[in-house]
Amino acid sequence: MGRPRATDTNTIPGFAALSFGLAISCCFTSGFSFVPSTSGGRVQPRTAGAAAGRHTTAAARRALTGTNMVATEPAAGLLKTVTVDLEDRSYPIYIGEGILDSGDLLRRHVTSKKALVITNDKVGPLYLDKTVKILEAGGVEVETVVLPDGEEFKSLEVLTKILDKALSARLDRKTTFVALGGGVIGDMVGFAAAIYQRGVKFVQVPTTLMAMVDSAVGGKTAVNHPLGKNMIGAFYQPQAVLADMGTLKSLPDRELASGIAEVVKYGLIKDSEFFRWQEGCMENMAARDAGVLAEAVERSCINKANVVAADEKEAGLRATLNLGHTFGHAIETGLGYGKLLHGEAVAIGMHMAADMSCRMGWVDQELVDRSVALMQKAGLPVELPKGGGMDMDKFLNAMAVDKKVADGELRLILLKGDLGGCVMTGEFDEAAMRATIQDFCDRQ
Ligand SMILES: NC(=O)c1ccc[n+]([C@@H]2O[C@H](COP(=O)([O-])OP(=O)(O)OC[C@H]3O[C@@H](n4cnc5c(N)ncnc54)[C@H](O)[C@@H]3O)[C@@H](O)[C@H]2O)c1
Ligand SMILES: O=C(O)C(=O)C[C@@H](O)[C@H](O)[C@H](O)COP(=O)(O)O
Ligand SMILES: [Zn+2]
Repeated sequence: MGRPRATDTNTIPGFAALSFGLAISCCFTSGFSFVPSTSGGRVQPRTAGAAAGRHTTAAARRALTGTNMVATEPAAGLLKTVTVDLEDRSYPIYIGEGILDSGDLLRRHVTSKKALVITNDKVGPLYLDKTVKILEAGGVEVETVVLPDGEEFKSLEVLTKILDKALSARLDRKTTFVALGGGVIGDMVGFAAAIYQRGVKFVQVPTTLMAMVDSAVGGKTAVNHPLGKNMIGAFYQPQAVLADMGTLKSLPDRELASGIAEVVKYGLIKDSEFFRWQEGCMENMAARDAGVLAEAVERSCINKANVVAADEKEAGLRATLNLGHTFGHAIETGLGYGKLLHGEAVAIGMHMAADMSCRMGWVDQELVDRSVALMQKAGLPVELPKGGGMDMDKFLNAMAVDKKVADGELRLILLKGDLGGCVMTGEFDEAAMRATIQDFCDRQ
């Protein structure tokens, strides 16, 4: 585990050749690293057209609009659009209050005669009727599936219910699947869309902060396996992401905080200015200040869209979005799915990654302390839960099947240098990793 390998350094494509001028550079001496970006490629589009104009290639615009024209018609309440630029698979992320209610955007991206809307038994009573009516008003014939709510139901077995419904309703390959819910629904529906009749279109309607800032964007779709998180899945991009900020009003505080963990992540891995901004307004974010939340969603989406556009299938750079996840996924698997929320496990995992980086002298203790303070302000845990029973073996067994393991070698995302700098590397001090795990286990 963690032994140095020469191939580590030369298997990463040249991310410096990014077409949209990201302030990212690569270092090929130890895995690879980011030089922190001061802006994170941030723009402040006010309409769909403005966003597409700033971010989108002609090919991407054709994919979005069917023409070379920029989509300029703003729907009611539309505030921001961020584009994920993937040539003919490009798509918009709409961020705004009430954009689901207005109906225009959903109908714009469900162009099929039939749609299958999939949600769960918590989100369904809140937003399913509205979603179905919007589609029906546009002449779409709608079928629905309501899955049980919870991370423990993010499984192949439960996903089969989506396929069963699609087949029994004789839905053909032109059908659009609509994922209405948080990351669990989004990941499952995306995977179902990827495999149903070898692929149907799908639209993400994220209703949690976690899904708006992270899971609905970028096309990672999956279900869990008892031996590991997200182990069965596919890269499969949606047609569009509709983040209606109004849906967050019904989201419990603990779930909001869970989403904030991934917001903090973007600051730590690549956007120091975003991190500092969060330090100044985290109380307001946690208190649901609408402006602060909308800006957090927009800046997170821009950060993620830029990474995904540069490395859609995680050849290298995209792995940095996994900061804290090797430890975090081990915690989720080790404790049992659903005991901790994903963002809570990631927060503890990011603390562990920062702690380990500091032990190796790669970052100062001050950066560890600032990260912990920021996550605590958001209401996130930064230590393993008392009595959870995590131990060294549980960590090492789960980490051994992490998706970043290459030819048997564990690679970790660790912080390095100034705020906003990180590396993916197998060249770490295994003793430091074990010391971090042991200390965290001892304190639980
Ligand atoms: N694909 C990716 O890139 C990616 C990124 C991050 C996380 N994930 C995955 O996403 C999942 C976590 O997502 P999540 O945090 O959204 O969890 P979740 O989907 O379980 O939603 C959290 C809880 O909030 C409820 N809920 C959803 N929207 C609500 C609303 N508007 N009002 C009230 N309740 C609402 C849900 O029913 C659930 O009980 C994990 O499985 C994680 O692995 C994937
Ligand atoms: O989009 C990505 O890439 C990420 O790593 C985002 C993570 O926040 C997310 O939890 C993702 O599902 C983890 O991916 P995995 O490949 O480690 O399962
Ligand atoms: Zn995550």
